[in-house]
Amino acid sequence: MPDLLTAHDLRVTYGRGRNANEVLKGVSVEIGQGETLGLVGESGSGKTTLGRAVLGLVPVAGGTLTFAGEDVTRLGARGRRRLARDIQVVFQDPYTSLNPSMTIRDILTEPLVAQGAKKKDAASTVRALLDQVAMPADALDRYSREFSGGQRQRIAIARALALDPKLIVCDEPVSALDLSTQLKVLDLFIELQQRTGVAYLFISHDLSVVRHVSHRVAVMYRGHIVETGPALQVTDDPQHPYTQRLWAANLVADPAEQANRRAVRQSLPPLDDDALAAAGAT
Ligand SMILES: Nc1ncnc2c1ncn2[C@@H]1O[C@H](COP(=O)(O)OP(=O)(O)OP(=O)(O)O)[C@@H](O)[C@H]1O
Repeated sequence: MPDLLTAHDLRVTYGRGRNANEVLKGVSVEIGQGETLGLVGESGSGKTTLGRAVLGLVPVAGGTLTFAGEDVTRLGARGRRRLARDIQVVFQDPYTSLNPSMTIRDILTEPLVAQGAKKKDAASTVRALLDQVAMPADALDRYSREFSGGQRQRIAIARALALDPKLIVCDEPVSALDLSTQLKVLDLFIELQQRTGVAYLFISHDLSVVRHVSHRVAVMYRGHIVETGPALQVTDDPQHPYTQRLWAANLVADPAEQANRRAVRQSLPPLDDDALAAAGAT
């Protein structure tokens, strides 16, 4: 798959001077066209910050970030508008990400009109978008508060798809949903990718979730990518001590497998700074 997004030695720092906190410490990842890169790691490791950098929402302090062959840290106004169309986002919380005072029709029409479509021309696109995410057409004149979490996330996905993006940053998009709804929404992501060819940067703290949707997985720890590879390889046979810990801590449905992981978790040596440095995560 040809590369759509390439980050090389990417650095992002929050704050300045004595308060400076380097959160991305030289991150390199690639995402191919139509590919899903799962980004996994514990809270505070820098996953959202990488997503925000890809969306152009935080300044990049070093390294390069290329999207569709263009250096996105040096785009002019027209290039930034194109990027705002080509890269979309789906957030974790479907309860706050949809404007409660707008109907679903207005929520889906807004991005189309913002990119120059006439309101009456947008109507058929909006109906098709709702259909794509398996929501009934009578949802159009209702408000987001009238829907369940899973339905709201479907609406948020429809909004992200409105401009036919090349990449969607999915930031913990199923963590607020119950388990059976999670699975349905994950399957919707997969189905939409097969239909549209969109690529995903799929951020989650949950190895089972990224295993389900990703072609490849990158593991982030303290602002570094410590392991990357095919999804099944990284999630079933982790090599880095930090990924081994994530694997052993991951909840799985099968009680025997859960007991196996508990035993592995108890047998793992402490993950001190020396062990991490040896494994390349300083
Ligand atoms: N706007 C900000 N200003 C200052 N520090 C920030 C800001 N956003 C995040 N941070 C810090 O950067 C670090 C990485 O945060 P980030 O949200 O990228 O991690 P994460 O892996 O996505 O975590 P989570 O899963 O909890 O969202 C954290 O220490 C966080 O406190």
